[in-house]
Amino acid sequence: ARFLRQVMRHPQAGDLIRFLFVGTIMETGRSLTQKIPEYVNSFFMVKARFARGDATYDWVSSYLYHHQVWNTSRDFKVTAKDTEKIEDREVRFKSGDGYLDAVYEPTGSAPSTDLFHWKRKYWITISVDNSGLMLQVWSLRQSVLDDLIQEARDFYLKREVPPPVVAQPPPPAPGFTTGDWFGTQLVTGIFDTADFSFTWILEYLQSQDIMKDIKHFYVSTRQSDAGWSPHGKKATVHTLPIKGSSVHRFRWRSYWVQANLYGNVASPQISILIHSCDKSVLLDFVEAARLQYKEASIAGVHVHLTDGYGNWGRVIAKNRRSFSTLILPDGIKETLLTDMKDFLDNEGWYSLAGIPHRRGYLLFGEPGTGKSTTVHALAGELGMEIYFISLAAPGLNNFTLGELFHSTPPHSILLIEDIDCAFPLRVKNAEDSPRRHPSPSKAVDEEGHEVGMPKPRSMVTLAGLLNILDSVASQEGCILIATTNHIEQLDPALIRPGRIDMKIKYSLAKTEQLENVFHRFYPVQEDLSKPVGVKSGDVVTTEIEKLAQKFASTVPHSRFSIAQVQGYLLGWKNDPLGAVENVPEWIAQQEAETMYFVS
Ligand SMILES: Nc1ncnc2c1ncn2[C@@H]1O[C@H](COP(=O)(O)OP(=O)(O)OP(=O)(O)O)[C@@H](O)[C@H]1O
Repeated sequence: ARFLRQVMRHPQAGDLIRFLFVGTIMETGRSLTQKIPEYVNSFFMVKARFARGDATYDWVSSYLYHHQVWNTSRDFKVTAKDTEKIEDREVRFKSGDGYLDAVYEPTGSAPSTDLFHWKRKYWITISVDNSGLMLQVWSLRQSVLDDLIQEARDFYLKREVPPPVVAQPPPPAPGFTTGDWFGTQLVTGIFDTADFSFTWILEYLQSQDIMKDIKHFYVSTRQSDAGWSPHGKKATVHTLPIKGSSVHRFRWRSYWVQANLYGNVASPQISILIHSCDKSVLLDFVEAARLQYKEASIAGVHVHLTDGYGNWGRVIAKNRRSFSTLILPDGIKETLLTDMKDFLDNEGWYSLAGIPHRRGYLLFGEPGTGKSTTVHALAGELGMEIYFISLAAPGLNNFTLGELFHSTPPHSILLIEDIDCAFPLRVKNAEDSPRRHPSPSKAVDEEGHEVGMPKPRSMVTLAGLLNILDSVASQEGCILIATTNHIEQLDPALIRPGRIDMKIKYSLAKTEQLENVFHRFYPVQEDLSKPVGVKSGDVVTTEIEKLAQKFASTVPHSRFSIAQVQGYLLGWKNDPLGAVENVPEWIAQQEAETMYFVS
C-alpha cells in the first residue's frame, strides 16, 4: 500500500490513468458505433443466401429477372445463342435472319448490389456474386421472405420459359434413379432400346411434337418400325435422331421436363429429367406414355421382332385384322376366343389352384389355311401385342431363347412360327420309326443334337425348348401360340398338356368356307343395288348369294387352301360373275400343276 501511494504521488501516474480511462471509453464507443448499425440491421432485416445450382436460386433469380431487377447491370457476359431456346436471366434479341443472336447475361464476377421495391411495400437489397444470390429483406418479419420465396416458386412453375439445360447424365443404368447427380430437385429416368419403355417414351415424345427442332437424323425408307416414325405407319420415310443432336425441354402437366436423346443409331437412349422432387411424377409420365402406346396398339397390332442377340428389337405396327374376316369352320373362332378370354380373366384362380398362369395353343395344318391370320386377329380382338419368334432365326439358341421368354411382358402373345424347325427333318427310312426325334437320354453333339440324326434348321434343341417352356423364365400371364405344318414331326413331350393345352387343326377349305371367302370379296350393302366395287354388267346384290353357292359347289371341298382361293379371286375382284364362270378352268389348271409336281 505504501508503494502504491508513492506511485500515485508520481506526477505522470495521473496522466497515465486518465489516458487509459479515456482510451477505454473511446474504444468502447467505436465498437458500439460499429455494432449498433449491424444490430439494428439484423433487427430490421431478414437475410437469405441462395446458392447457384439450387432450385430456390432458379425460382428467385427468374422471378427477379422477370421484375427487371438487373436492368441496371453494367457487367455482362455476351454469347451467341439460338434465342428460340432462351434461358432465364438473359437479355435477348431476335433477328429472324437464321443466324444466332447475341445473348447478354449479368456476369456476377464482381459483386453487384441492386435495390428492389417488392409489392411497393418492402425494400429488398440484392447482391450477386459467383456463388449465388444474397437477399436482404427490410422487415422485422421472416414471413415476408417466406412469401417472397413462395411467390417466386409459383411464378417459376407457371412461367413459359424453360429452366436452364441440365448437363448430360452419366452413363445410364437401366431403370429409374432419382436425382442422384443433380440434387434433389430433379427426378431422372433412363430408358434404353433393350427395354419396352423406350418405345413408349419415344413415341410419346414424338406425338407431343417435342422433337420438331431436331436437325440431324438417321433416315430410312425401309424399316416399318413404328417406334421411329413421327407420323406412325403412314410415313414412308422414318427418322431416328442421331447422337448429340437433341436436348428438348417442354412442359408436361405442371412440370418442366428435359428429354435428352443420345447414344447411336444401334443403341439409342433417352433420359427424362423432371423438375420435381417427387418420384411419382416420373412414374406418371411413363404411365401416360404407356397408355398412349396401348391405345395406338388397339388401333393396330404391334409385332415385336428379335434382334438376334436374345433381345426384343424392332416393333412393327400392323393393321388390325378384323375377327370377322377370319374364315374357319363353324365354332373354331369362338372356341379359341372364349378359351383365351377365360384364361386372361382368371389369373386369381390359377394362383389359388397353384397352376402356372400360362396357356399354350398349337395351330397345325396345311400352309395357307389361316394359322398366322388367326393369331393376328386374336391379338387385335384381345388388345394384346405379339412377340414373334422364328426358331430358325440366326443367333437364336437355347440361351437366347430363354432370355426372350424371360423378357416377354405378361399379357402378351408369344408366337413361335414353324415350331417343327427345331427338330431334325424327317428322313424317309426314319418315317416308320416310333421315335423320330432326339431323346434327351441319347448321345448328343456339342450343340445338343442327337448324334446320327439329320441336322435341324434351328440351333434350339428339343431339350432346351422343353426346359424353357417349363422354367420360371417362361412368363406367367402369357399366351404361347405355336404353329406348324407338320404336327407329326413334333415330339409328344412338347405338345403334352401343360405345355400345349389346346390343339386346333387347320384344314383345306370346306364348302361353307368357300362360300364365305366369296362373300368377303363381294360384300353387299343393304342400300346399294350392286355389291360394293362390282363392275360386271348385270350382277345385282340379290344374285351374290346364288353366285357364292355356285362357286362353293364348283370348287372341290378340302382341296385348296383359303390362300389359294383368295389368290384366284383377287384376279376377279370386281367381277363375281367372271369368277364363277372361270373357276372350272382354274381348278383344272391347279390339278394339272399338282400332277406335274407329284410325277
Ligand atoms: N382361314 C382364313 N381366313 C381368312 N383368310 C385366310 C385364311 N386362311 C388363309 N387366309 C389368307 O391367306 C393368306 C395366308 O394365310 P396365313 O399366313 O394365315 O396361313 P398359314 O396357315 O399361317 O400359312 P403357313 O403355314 O404357310 O404359315 C393370308 O393373307 C390370309 O388373308
